Amino acid sequence: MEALVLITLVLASASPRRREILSGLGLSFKVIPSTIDEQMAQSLPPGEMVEQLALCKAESVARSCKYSLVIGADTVVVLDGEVLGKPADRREAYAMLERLQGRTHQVYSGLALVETDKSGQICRRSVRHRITRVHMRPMNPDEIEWYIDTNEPMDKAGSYGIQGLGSFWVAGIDGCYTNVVGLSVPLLYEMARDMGHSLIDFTES
Ligand SMILES: Cc1cn([C@H]2C[C@H](O)[C@@H](COP(=O)(O)OP(=O)(O)OP(=O)(O)O)O2)c(=O)[nH]c1=O
Repeated sequence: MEALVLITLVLASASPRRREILSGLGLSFKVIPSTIDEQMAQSLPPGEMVEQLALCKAESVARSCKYSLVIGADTVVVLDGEVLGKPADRREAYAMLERLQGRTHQVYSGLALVETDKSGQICRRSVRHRITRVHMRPMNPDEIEWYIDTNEPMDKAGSYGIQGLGSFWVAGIDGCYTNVVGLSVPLLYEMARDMGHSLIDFTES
């Protein structure tokens, strides 16, 4: 009797937050970080930029995966039309937080799904993005310095983590919470469904 072969879910990301989101759902998946150069899409408008980067991450990993559904994602913070990525150093983190505090910004997260067949060829791809508005409470200079000292801001778009100590200063959001953390779960569910897959089939129970 032939064994039942199920498509493998692969997360093309080094982000611990994206991994935690998927494992928190009880999904069974592999993690293969991508090594693409994120500078290549810098001149695009934010929606196109996060989509292109998410797709490149997923496609670059998909090349080494047979019969898989590969997830790529990219997140940026946008304030006054300007894209804020991850800070290069403490000074940049301080400058970003000083600008974001007391104001509302948008978080754009692109999400790509790339499917490969049994011979490892890419057979289908889908890419979309979601925007969440985030309202920040005012932060004083001592609070900004203290927050940077925790190191939490250093590997995150916009220099804060809504899921961590950054939540001290997030007064509220309009839109999807997991989109701010880096991977919108309802968007992933919808995109998988539209490609003929159900996320429920990847749960471990
Ligand atoms: C705004 C915000 C961003 N982030 C994180 C999510 C992403 O990990 C990071 C944005 O950087 P990305 O370049 O999107 O992702 P990454 O470099 O961490 O991982 P990879 O490219 O391998 O997928 O910022 C939070 O964790 N919380 C937040 O509130």
